[in-house]
Amino acid sequence: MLHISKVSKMFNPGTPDEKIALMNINLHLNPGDFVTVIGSNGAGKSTLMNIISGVMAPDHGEVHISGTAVQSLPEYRRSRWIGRVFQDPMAGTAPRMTIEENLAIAYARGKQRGLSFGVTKRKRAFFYEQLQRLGIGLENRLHAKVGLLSGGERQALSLLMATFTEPQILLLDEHTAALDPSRAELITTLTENIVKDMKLTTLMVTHNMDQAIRLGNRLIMMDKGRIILDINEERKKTLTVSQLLGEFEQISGNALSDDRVVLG
Ligand SMILES: Nc1ncnc2c1ncn2[C@@H]1O[C@H](COP(=O)(O)OP(=O)(O)OP(=O)(O)O)[C@@H](O)[C@H]1O
Repeated sequence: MLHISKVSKMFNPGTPDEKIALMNINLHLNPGDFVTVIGSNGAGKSTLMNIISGVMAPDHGEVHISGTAVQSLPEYRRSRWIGRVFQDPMAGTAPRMTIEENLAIAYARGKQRGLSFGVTKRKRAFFYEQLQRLGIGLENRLHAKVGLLSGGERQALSLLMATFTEPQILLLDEHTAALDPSRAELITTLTENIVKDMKLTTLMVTHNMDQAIRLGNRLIMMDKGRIILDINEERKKTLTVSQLLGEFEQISGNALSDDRVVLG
């Protein structure tokens, strides 16, 4: 499904600001894998997500999704194959447009031609049904401007929009980090349900250690541009936050330095 081989990325090479963001990353995800990603500040997590989604090119190495190199995918296919939700609730939606208009754009995404943002009766019924699945009443606010929604409501909508096209891979980039604990929990539950229902292959960056252990079937830990630990489902079942932090310290030689870490 997702195959990352020997990916490296350096910023500002040959200057005093030179930063190695990724060093020879290898990672393979099977269909339906839900992998949580944790790591220290500057470990390379966002860079990895940017390279997987094709918005940034690696210096070396390749990323393949379902056997096709991401860099060679035309834009329309990339947007269909890769769903992404960012930390900032403002990032995934158009605030001046209504919920319905935002959904119409997401619905048309990835269609090569015949783009139709118009909302037919049939589409409206479909949007209503999809919003209803979120269970937060957005189906009754189809004509509300998205800019008026709360952060949590916007993230729920972003999640729905990112998964409308049944992407080959779903990238969640700290998508609950900007929310208060109860809204974060709501979005986490929605994420679990959507990923499970649609059997999506998912990579989720999180600073919440408890969430990283609790969700998904695999956990990877990054430090200084490398994957330093890869924990399978079996081990994850009995893992505690303090064991996880202990492992990090043992392997990297330092305590996890993450200024946004949430222990659980
Ligand atoms: N556009 C850029 N230009 C220069 N350096 C960059 C750029 N983007 C990232 N870096 C550097 O690359 C390294 C990896 O950054 P990245 O944002 O991928 O880490 P991260 O694991 O997402 O960190 P955090 O958890 O702190 O957000 C860091 O040293 C960072 O300063």
